[in-house]
Amino acid sequence: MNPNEPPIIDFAPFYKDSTKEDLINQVKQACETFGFFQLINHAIPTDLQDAVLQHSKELFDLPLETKEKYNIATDGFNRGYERLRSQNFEKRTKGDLKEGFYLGKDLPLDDEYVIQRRFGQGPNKYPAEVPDAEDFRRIMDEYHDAMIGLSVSIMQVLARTLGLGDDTFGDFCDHPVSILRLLHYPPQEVDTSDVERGIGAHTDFGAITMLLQDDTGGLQVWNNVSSEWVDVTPVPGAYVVNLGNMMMRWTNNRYLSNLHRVINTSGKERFSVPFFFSGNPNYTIRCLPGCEDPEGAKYPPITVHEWMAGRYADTYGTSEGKAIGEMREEPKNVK
Ligand SMILES: O=C(O)CCC(=O)C(=O)O
Ligand SMILES: [Fe+2]
Repeated sequence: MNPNEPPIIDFAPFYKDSTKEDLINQVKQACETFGFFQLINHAIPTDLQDAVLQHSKELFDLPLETKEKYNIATDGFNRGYERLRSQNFEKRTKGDLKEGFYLGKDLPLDDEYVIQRRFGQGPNKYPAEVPDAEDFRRIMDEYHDAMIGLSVSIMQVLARTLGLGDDTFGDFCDHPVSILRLLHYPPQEVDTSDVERGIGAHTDFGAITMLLQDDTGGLQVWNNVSSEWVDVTPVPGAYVVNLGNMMMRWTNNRYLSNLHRVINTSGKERFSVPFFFSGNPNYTIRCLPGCEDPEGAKYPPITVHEWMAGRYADTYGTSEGKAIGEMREEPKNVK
């Protein structure tokens, strides 16, 4: 593995070690330098991960017209299918070479937050045509709940890295916007243009993203020190954890929400499942105690709802094929 890659961090001490000092130091360093790390021994069962990837594969194997029945654009809940090339982060090709399917916490229409049209809150679309529709639903819901649990644990560690108490992000973690995104990247053609992307360079909007990737490879993150794109080499069962834009706002840029992209030159299909944890829509993100500069905070306070809805509107307008991510300027010296 390239020494310039994000570090691999063992999460086992979170469950066993009362001080967790070493874990906290490693996470802190990764947040300051990369905004990315890989997490192992995190308590999400491997067979649950495998089942999610298997169901995802079976979903994308369905005919296009079946998947289109669940298109994300049919309602405003940000759930369902986004077709190939519907997203275009770098705007240098006819679109990113991937298709996706969004699932969140399955909320009824009479849920208070759904009635209030809070960002990302609503019912799921569950495809009926997958080989085992009942199991698809059960596995996705179970995985979603397990990922909320892991998100809350990681948020506690992040609070500790900033010298704050475990419950600092407690209100943020209540009734969160949390989105599971099943992704399928077909293999890139060998003679394709050199600006072909599975997903173009972007940063994520929320607090943290926890990505499960298969063994294909192709995810890259920008290394600010060596000024190069570095691979995030797949580690079986690990989560690639990265900080979203909210973490930069909270920490007044002490922590990095870093650029990443996918280029699938493997000649194989690639499957990945990011889980985006973006918090309670009514929570206000403001500079955390101890992160101010002498002149104060760089960013004004903003609610999760305003932030998320605003980022979507800025990047995608109201068109279909929305996704959680944000285009920033391409860093200098990018090949
Ligand atoms: O599939 C991946 O490895 C990355 C996906 C991603 O960055 C995103 O969905 O925001
Ligand atoms: Fe991303």
